[in-house]
Amino acid sequence: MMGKLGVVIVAAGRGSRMRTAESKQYLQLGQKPILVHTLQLFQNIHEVDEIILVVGEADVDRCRGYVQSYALTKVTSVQAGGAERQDSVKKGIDALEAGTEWVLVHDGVRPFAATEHVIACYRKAQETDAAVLAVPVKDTIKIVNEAKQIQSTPDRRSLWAIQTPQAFRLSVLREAHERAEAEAFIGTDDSMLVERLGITVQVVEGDYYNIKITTREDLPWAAWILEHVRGER
Ligand SMILES: Nc1ccn([C@@H]2O[C@H](COP(=O)(O)OP(=O)(O)OP(=O)(O)O)[C@@H](O)[C@H]2O)c(=O)n1
Ligand SMILES: C[C@](O)(CO)[C@H](O)COP(=O)(O)O
Repeated sequence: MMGKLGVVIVAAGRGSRMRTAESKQYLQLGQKPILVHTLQLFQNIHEVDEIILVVGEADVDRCRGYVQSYALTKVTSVQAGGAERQDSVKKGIDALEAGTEWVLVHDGVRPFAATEHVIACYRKAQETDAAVLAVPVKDTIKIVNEAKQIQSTPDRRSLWAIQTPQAFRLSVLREAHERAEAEAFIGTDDSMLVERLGITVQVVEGDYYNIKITTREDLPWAAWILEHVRGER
């Protein structure tokens, strides 16, 4: 029998770049908080067996309330997160049930991942142990020093903007986090930690609607995606 698929949704950040009193994952998008849209996306994916939700310590009760009121039956645990995103992911993977073989790590503030892309990422990880959703960058990207002088221009054909979900064999992700902790390495995504093990991470092409709601100008764009794109997925 195929091992179980767990999803870790990290939502323990403070959303400082959004500059709102309420952390961005709790802002209303249409009829529901952003985080609830994200949870419902994974709740509705047949392949998902279990969801671990990681939130700020002060928000655990509120989120347990969401689990009840939105009937998020796949959420088996609501955990308090850590200081860095990486710490929050670690707490999430530590809470996965025994028998879990695969894990998807996803940002609570990315409510628009397309189900077909989530599944494609999971299937690719089942072949390769590690896969992430991504899109080719559209801009020209420069390496710039602290004096704001351009140092070099990487070939755009090799540049991809990395998204979540990021899918891994759970044992690989656990080893990657243990190694990073032992070496006091902090990365901005989980793929970086797995790459440091010398394991090749496969990119799966997603789409540009899978935004990470980060700054204020993302909010009207998110409302537009909700109205015009989300329903078609
Ligand atoms: N200690 C942290 C930091 C971030 N996250 C989560 O990781 C995701 C991506 O992080 P980001 O967009 O940077 O969120 P924030 O850290 O909240 O934003 P900012 O950096 O602007 O403060 C978010 O769902 C966020 O809640 C987390 O679970 N634990
Ligand atoms: C994981 C991530 O969403 C991939 O793009 C991103 O690295 C998170 O970075 P943040 O600084 O926590 O927003």
